[in-house]
Amino acid sequence: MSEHTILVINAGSSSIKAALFDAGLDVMMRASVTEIGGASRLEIGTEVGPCSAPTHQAALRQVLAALARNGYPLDRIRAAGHRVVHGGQNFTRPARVDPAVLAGIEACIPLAPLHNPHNLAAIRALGDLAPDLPQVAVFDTAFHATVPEIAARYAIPDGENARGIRRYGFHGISYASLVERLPDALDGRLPGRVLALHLGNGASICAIREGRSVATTMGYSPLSGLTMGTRAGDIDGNAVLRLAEIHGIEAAARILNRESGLVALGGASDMRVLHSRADAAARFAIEHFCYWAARHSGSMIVAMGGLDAIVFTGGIGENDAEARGRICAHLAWLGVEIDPARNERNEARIDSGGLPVLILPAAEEKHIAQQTRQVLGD
Ligand SMILES: Nc1ncnc2c1ncn2[C@@H]1O[C@H](COP(=O)(O)OP(=O)(O)O)[C@@H](O)[C@H]1O
Ligand SMILES: CC(=O)OP(=O)(O)O
Ligand SMILES: [Mg+2]
Repeated sequence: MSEHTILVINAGSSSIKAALFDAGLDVMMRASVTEIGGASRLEIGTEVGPCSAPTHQAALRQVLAALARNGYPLDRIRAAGHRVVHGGQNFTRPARVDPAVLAGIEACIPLAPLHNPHNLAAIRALGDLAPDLPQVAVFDTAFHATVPEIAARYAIPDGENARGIRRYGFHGISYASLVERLPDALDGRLPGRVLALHLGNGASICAIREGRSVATTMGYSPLSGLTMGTRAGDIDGNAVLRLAEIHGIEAAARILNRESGLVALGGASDMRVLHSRADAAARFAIEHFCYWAARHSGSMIVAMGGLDAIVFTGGIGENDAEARGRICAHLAWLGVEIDPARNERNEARIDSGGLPVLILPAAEEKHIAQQTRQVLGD
């Protein structure tokens, strides 16, 4: 522990992951609570066990207490960096947290109801516990600032566009860090057109051309695009209006964000649970997920004008051989061919020698630590 230690908090929709980084940006310790609100588990270093985390607040308390117990109390930390999912139009770069930044993050809550409240709560909780701790917000939307207008604009009236009803895109921290690390995984070169699939509880795909985002499947909020753990993915606007008419806006939002996706189709939001069952509903949910991931891949490949490499990341992307296999099978006509044994072993390279298909573990925390240090001028 030194005066350079950076604490990173990554509050996802179903997990809180924390990591401490030293001056050289190497990880000193990790702690996480996963499956918040369900069969929650606390992991610190190499130890894992069940824990009580019915809410994100409880999960954060568990994480901070575990770090303190292991010799990493908050008062020895230089700064904290946070993943903030929605930065709207105001934040295309990381920002040092101050009251105006907090207000800007709060203003984006309606756009990312499963994420921004937790991101904000984590920043405020740390601020209360350690008022002098510098905090930096790193935005998941920022990487997509390079998306051209034709891909970002909905075909709606100018006034509504000016109100901010636009496609933003998410998982940008994960994609930015993937771009930085990809050359090392591929003999030093960055392929021109990369199809990057971040498949976690939230799932999206990004078309990355020459290292920049040119299109992505999520839009105004992290609801659109792929079938997800609890989110519907793409759904017709009139169907949304009808749901709001029948159930009211709040209930419609709950249905689309929390009660849809895998949990609606298969009865569980967690891919591991679905795999452990053999019933028709669980199988259909998995197939739906893979089919739509492949369908949206087609759209992303068009946005890049072709395909030079595929990269899987996120909890499902990194660990789920069956999902990767199914998605790649849908893309076989493009020349995508994977080696089943390598795929089964979750190897870094899973193609059979043709078009590169890789697995790169998501490294959102390290990227946030880097950005935090840069913003503070360390
Ligand atoms: N070994 C595994 N096989 C299949 N799915 C897995 C495995 N490990 C994790 N997952 C899935 O990854 C998803 C969570 O991904 P993660 O990226 O950690 O979530 P978050 O979006 O909260 O950051 C869950 O659906 C989980 O079941
Ligand atoms: C943006 C998003 O969906 O994040 P997560 O995958 O952490 O839920
Ligand atoms: Mg995540």
